[in-house]
Amino acid sequence: MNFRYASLLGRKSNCLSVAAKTVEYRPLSVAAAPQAKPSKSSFGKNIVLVDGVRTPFLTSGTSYSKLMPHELARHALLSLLQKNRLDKEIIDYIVYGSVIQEVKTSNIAREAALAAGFSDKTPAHTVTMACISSNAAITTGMGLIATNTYDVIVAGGVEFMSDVPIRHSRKMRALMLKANKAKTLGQQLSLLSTFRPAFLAPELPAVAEFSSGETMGHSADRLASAFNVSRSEQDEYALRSHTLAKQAQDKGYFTDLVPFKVQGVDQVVDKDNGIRVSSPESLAKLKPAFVKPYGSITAANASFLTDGASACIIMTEEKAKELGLKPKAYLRDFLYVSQDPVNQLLLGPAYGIPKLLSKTGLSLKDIDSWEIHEAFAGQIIANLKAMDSDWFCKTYLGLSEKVGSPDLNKWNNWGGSLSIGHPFAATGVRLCMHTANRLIREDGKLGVVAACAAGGQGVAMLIERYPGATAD
Ligand SMILES: CC(=O)SCCNC(=O)CCNC(=O)[C@H](O)C(C)(C)COP(=O)(O)OP(=O)(O)OC[C@H]1O[C@@H](n2cnc3c(N)ncnc32)[C@H](O)[C@@H]1OP(=O)(O)O
Repeated sequence: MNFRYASLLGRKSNCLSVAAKTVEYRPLSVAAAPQAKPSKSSFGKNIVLVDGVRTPFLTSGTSYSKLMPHELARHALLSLLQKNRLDKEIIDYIVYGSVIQEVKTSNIAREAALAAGFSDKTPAHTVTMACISSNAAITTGMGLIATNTYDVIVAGGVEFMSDVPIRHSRKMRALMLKANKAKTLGQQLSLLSTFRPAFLAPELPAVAEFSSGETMGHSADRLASAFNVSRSEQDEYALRSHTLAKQAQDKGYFTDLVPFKVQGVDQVVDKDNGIRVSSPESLAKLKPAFVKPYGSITAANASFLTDGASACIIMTEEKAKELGLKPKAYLRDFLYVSQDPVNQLLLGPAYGIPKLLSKTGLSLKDIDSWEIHEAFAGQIIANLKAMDSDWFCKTYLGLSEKVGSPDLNKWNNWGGSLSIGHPFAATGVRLCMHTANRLIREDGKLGVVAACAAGGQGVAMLIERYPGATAD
């Protein structure tokens, strides 16, 4: 199948102009032998990604819905040890991400590690950085290794959208706290008289920006509109994502996925369940999900609410050799970016990728594998247009000219968050593992992971295939 990717055709946006370009897409093609410049570590020592795993990513409200988040995380952590036949005693430290926290397990890193049977002598802490939380877990681990604090780190993340905390209203909470302290019947009755039925309206959580109150979907719709990304371009990109994910799933490329026998569910969960290849006609019929009635973001060209967990193990190359382990990749470099969370909320890749390339002395053509988080199809296309715009790159990145457009034949070749799913804090490890495994299968050398996150933040990471690595 050939995809003719039209999003970079020379349409004039109201805020930027984009060069005319049509890119032929050859799914799952094997790249030519890598010619990229050799890379080196910025950390004074080589840090390797030995392996990583994830639970199948499931649409929220499906087979995981009766679990608690630490149980999902437990499965990822335990499977990581089992798959790699690792002795739990070798793990020095655990860093784990979570965005929407279960209040009972606020340090979910520790609770999941204890539940998974890690040594109780292994410290663990939880990080949160919205959709890049497990990237933050990995890079926190890299920092601990680089500073010689520890040698062996487990990093990962979990998100559980099937059961999010729904709170009483502030007024109801205040009343309940006061009632808890009331000592006499008189005090209790006096408090009761202040109760109003309106207090019972719950506070429902939203996938929204705290500082502006705007949902991610609404912001993505504005971003798509600012970059003149049409509805059909978004649907075409979404279809590409689902088609490629289905192909990769059918070919057994998702070797990071560890099947899960969920208690109370008859069948073993062994596949991501959000991958759905539709026709362009059925996609075109869907109504806008956020900006109604004229928005362009729908349920099919947005990432969906997902349950899932991931975990990976990183260490010094020296330690991996000592333990006789076969790493997948070197973790070469990373950086974070942040900008205005109102108008530039989801442009993390457009800011992070050029900065990473400049920091590492690489150019777009040196990269054999791009794994970029797909929050929304419109957001991805806006990021591509931004990087291919002289105006954007001069105005916002301070460059003398545009960065250009990455080779889309090397872009998210196994689908992405739109199709595989996006359990917020688990996605970063999935991106790193797909990069590492794609570099192996596609015979590449260097891969870039990039993602946007709530708060207007973003990450970019450089990964290099480890010599002799296998994609199992
Ligand atoms: C940096 C960041 O990553 S920010 C975080 C980004 N992610 C988000 O913010 C999450 C955004 N997503 C969401 O909030 C939700 O998934 C929504 C609001 C878009 C959609 O939620 P829902 O309405 O519950 O979706 P639902 O699964 O019911 O789908 C709605 C309709 O679209 C249809 N649909 C969904 N996906 C597809 C598809 N791939 N192909 C065809 N039809 C589809 C469904 O069948 C359904 O049709 P129906 O109404 O006829 O039954």
